[in-house]
Amino acid sequence: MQVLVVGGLGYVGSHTCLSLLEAGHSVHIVDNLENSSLETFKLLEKLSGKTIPWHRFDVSDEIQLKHLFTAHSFDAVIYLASPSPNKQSSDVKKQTISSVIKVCGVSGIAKLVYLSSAGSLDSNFKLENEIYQEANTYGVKAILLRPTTISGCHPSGMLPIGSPYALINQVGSVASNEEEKVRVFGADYGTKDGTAARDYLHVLDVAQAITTSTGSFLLRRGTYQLSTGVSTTVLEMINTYEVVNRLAIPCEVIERTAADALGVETDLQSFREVTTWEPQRSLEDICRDIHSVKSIYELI
Ligand SMILES: O=c1ccn([C@@H]2O[C@H](COP(=O)(O)OP(=O)(O)O[C@H]3O[C@H](CO)[C@H](O)[C@H](O)[C@H]3O)[C@@H](O)[C@H]2O)c(=O)[nH]1
Repeated sequence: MQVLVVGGLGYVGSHTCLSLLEAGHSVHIVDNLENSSLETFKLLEKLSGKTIPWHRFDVSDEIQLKHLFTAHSFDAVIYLASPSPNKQSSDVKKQTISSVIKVCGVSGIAKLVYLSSAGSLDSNFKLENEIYQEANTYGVKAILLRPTTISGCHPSGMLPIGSPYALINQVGSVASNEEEKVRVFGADYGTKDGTAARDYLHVLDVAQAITTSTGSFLLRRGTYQLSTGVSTTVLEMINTYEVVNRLAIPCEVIERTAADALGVETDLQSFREVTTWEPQRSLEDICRDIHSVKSIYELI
């Protein structure tokens, strides 16, 4: 299939491009470089051994988008240009994705895969519904994937890692002596050790799920939950990192942060139930891969 990846140079986007190319799809990238770098593009070509056409513009620019869709016949568009939930207002996000859906509709592009950054914010759940309805209106089959907490990185250590504030990256920074200790936000949650729990998904498994949903003709339109089903507390994450990488991570429990989202309760259909996709990578893999990146950076 010929696939356009919007936001293809970002954290999830870059890993997704590699996964799509490995699965034999041909890939075009659109990225405005707002949250990514040209260096990532060079690394993608190096890691894949392929020439990847890429276009630098903002997809809210419908004229440029229409030109691109006229010049190439894409079978599917993958939208990965949503920054983290709190970074951009849902109005701006809505406007941008609306432009993409509209142009997909008028250009006859049948499939849109959207990676939600729902977190537990109501505004993001609302956005998912609006995207779904709007795609229906334009006759575009929308598959929305809502992942739990995305972590890890490419084992080559060459692609970008996620938010520097995410727990795994904080742990990695302490391990590589960039920071003194991990501050654990709260130990009064109703979990086994009192620290907050998440279901951590390796970014390569998320990329694989996106590739699966892009190539599957049988998958019905809808919103699906991507998860491993394994809940890990902050202290368990730190301990796993210590064991896997054979080092000690100093930490200190402080107050909960106001911004901390609770684990997401969901009644969405699980992506695992409707496809052959299964997460292949464990928490140990996440800890090992992040540590290898941090070690590479340390050598530079
Ligand atoms: O230094 C830290 C960093 C995080 N935490 C805690 O560790 C848990 C996991 O935090 P992450 O940031 O790794 O994961 P979240 O699920 O809270 O957030 C992640 O998923 C969100 C969407 O669900 C956004 O994408 C966000 O940017 C991304 O980090 C949270 O309870 C957090 O408070 C700490 O205790 N100390």
